[in-house]
Amino acid sequence: MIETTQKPLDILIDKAMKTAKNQQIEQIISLTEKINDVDPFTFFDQAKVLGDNRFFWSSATDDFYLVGAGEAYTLQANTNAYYQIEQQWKHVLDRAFIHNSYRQPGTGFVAFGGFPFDPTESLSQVWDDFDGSHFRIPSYLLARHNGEFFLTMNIVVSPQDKKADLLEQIEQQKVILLSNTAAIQAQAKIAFTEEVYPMEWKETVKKATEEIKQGKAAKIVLARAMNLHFDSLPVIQSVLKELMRVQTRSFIFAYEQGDSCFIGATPERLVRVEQEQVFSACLAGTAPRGKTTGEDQHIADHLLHDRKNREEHDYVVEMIEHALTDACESVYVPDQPVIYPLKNLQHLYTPVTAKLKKDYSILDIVKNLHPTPALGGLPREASLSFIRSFEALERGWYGAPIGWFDANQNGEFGVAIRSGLLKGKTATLFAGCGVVKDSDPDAEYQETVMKFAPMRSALRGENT
Ligand SMILES: C=C(O[C@H]1C=CC=C(C(=O)O)[C@@H]1O)C(=O)O
Ligand SMILES: [Mg+2]
Repeated sequence: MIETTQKPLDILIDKAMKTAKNQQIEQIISLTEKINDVDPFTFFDQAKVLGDNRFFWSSATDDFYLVGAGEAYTLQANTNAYYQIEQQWKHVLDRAFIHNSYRQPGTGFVAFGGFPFDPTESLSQVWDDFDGSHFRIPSYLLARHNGEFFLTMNIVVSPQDKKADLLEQIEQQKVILLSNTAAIQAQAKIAFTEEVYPMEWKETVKKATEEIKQGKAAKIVLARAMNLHFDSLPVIQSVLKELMRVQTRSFIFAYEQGDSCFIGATPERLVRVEQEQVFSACLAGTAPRGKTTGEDQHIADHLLHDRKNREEHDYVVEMIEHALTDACESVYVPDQPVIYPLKNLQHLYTPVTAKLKKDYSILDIVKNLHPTPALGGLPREASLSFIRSFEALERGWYGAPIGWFDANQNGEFGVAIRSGLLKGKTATLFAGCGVVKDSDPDAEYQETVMKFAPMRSALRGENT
């Protein structure tokens, strides 16, 4: 056995430098280390030194989160996005010099990002920093998995680089990111709140019910927006911390692009893949929580049997079961939904399991599932056409897949609802409702009020 005292980082840099010089082209190295406990919110805050390109993700079901700092490599597409992103990923994965001795899903070489709700939507207003589909392989990735912490360094090595400089730069950046000390920053205050066209939105809901009664569609999901204006810039890590504390059964996410940050706490999993195991979920149908256990139970029982909510839900189940069959086998869907309780509302929920077919990937599933009738409607084209014609907002990344995938066929995507776009001193929040033939515009409006609440409270620093 040849003993070597060279550290993995030195070995990777040496190899990458040699190739970079030979081929006169940049190379990328990726090294994962197990590290001591790190506060994710401090890491997120410190990550500012590497640019306005941070991200955050925490699982709704596991002790797992990701925090990204800096950008080593970007996957980007405007058209044919699922295919393009997959191709770009394969390309960088084939060429990267990777050292990761830990097999935990989500550690190591990971891309995080999202797709727009509707790639044909032209974005001119709030979403101008979020044009198209975008995934980021961060310069540094903090992953926490079942109480263990991992740091992955993804470093670009160019033909001109000097090893000593690279090592010094990495050392300095690691010290900052892992410092575990952060200045306490006061949270911004909401100066005023502005609902965007609430009356017109109710009219659109009414119009949708009429089209549904005429048989043009079975279900159409309609969203509306609310703008919050702050007295100073909101402190993103404090909002994340608040969401993590209160929305314990949701995926917490943030994706920063320049001055804008898309942030939210969604209870809706689109799909999770662990090797060949696939998990999806149908989440549609909503009611408030009760003030007492008795009232809560009563509302839950009513929700489980309510015709209108069951109709909203059953369309989603039907579609997801069908859409999974392309990339999966052994699709299992329980007969009846159960209740998925959140802090201030409860949903009808049907979990779905399946097995990934050989040669398929998580992006194949995402492509087939999005948008489910929980966000688009049924039939897909008829509902999207109504949304495009009559919904008075730009959805951007709202209601679209957001998540990650790694180099070992693991990944997870949520549906980016209960979310908002922070831009300077303004936040634009989004909330939508599944409209079916028996929808009442006032009741749907009240449902959106409940759906805005988690983000409004977190932005106010309140426990609701
Ligand atoms: C469109 C949203 O929620 C969807 C997910 C769960 C329940 C829904 C509902 O009951 O209408 C919606 O389909 C949103 O929160 O913006
Ligand atoms: Mg609903």
